[in-house]
Amino acid sequence: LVGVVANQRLAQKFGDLVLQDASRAFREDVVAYIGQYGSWQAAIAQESFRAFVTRTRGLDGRSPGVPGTPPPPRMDRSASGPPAGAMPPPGRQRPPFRFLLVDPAGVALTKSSPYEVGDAVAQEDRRKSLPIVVKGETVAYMVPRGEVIYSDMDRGYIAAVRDALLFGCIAAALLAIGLGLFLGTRLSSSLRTLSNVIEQTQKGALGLHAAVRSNDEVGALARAFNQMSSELAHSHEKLRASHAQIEAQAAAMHELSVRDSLTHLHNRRHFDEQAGELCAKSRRSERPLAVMIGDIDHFKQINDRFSHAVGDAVLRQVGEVLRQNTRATDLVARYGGEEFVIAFADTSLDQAAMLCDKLRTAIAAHAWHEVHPDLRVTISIGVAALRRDDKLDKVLGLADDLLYLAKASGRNQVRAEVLDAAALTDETPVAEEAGNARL
Ligand SMILES: Nc1nc2c(ncn2[C@@H]2O[C@H](COP(=O)(O)OP(=O)(O)OP(=O)(O)O)[C@@H](O)[C@H]2O)c(=O)[nH]1
Repeated sequence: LVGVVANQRLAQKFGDLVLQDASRAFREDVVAYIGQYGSWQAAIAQESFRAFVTRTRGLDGRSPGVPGTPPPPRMDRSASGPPAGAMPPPGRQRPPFRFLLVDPAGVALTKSSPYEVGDAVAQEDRRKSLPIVVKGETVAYMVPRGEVIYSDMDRGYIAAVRDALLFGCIAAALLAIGLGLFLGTRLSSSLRTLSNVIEQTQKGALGLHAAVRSNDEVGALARAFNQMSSELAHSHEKLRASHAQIEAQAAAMHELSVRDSLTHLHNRRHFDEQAGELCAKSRRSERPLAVMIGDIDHFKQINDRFSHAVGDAVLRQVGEVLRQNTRATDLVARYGGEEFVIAFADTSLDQAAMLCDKLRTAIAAHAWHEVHPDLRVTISIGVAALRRDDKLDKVLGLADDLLYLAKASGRNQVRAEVLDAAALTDETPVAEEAGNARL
């Protein structure tokens, strides 16, 4: 498109130059002609314009613009020739235009189809006329007629310029295509890199950076993304740390809520929850489960005789003995006051009774003299086993009854259930059942 427009402009400009050149020559001839004879009419009476031009310019009688003279081909106007617009040496050039000469009143002074000398020239044709001034007075108007006719040299010039233009256009188009392809490929590669990184970030990979180093819009986009990615990773790391801290705090709080603050054994609420689940599990799997309740003997006296602080120390150390002498799968808790409970998972009544006796012995043999030289501590224990359809309350109640039996039988002993629990009723004094218990 640029080539077509430039070509048209070139042809137009060239035509304008040719017209200017021819106009100048024609005007000079008319001015000289009228200047010599005073007026056109006086001049024409003396000598024809063509004869004048032939004489003065040395042309072959077919003067530029002379009516009826076909425009001959133009000759070379190279740098060695006359200045542009001036007439060339005789025989070398004929301007390609013919001119109609019109007097100031609009009457044709020369013949030029469709006008004869003396015809009134149409307003439309006169619109293109150029004034011819002699001694400050407009003596006539010249109207260019016909189309520009180029010389071989002109055509050569135009063809050369057109070729150069075509070459320039093709080269520019090829350059534009090449540059477009290069930039397009570079752009799409940068965008692909960036979109890959964004996709991976979307899938959860944090802290990724897009390796786009260009300084264009994509480079700016990549730098903004990298910045955002770093900030996101940093925020995520902070969030993760804070989440871990909250989780640790929640775990610590949960631990506090399920622990007894004095002995650090589990508390009663936690025991009830967990032992309830153990019971359900045991029933489902038909595996044995035993529960013991232990109560420190004459603990009130310990408090009263040795102080409350010694009483607390006794509770702590009894708890420690229980912890050290049980398995991780046993659920050990302080049930309240000086009372302790243990749920023995996967343990028969006989095994539990033996374990409890071991605990009883360990507590009695503990180095209580280190707390106070006169201190002696023993524990009484009741043990019961879970039976089909029993719930935790039932088995705990039975163990408690057996504990009461152990206390009643002289303390520092273990009582394990051997009879159907139905035999132990509220009305039946437990001590009377002592003979039905063993250990
Ligand atoms: N030091 C201390 N004493 C406690 C704590 N909890 C309960 N006690 C005391 O434990 C004592 C329990 O006394 P009792 O229920 O009469 O039983 P006992 O003196 O152990 O007598 P028997 O169980 O019959 O051997 C009470 O005096 C309570 O005040 C505690 O956390 N620390």
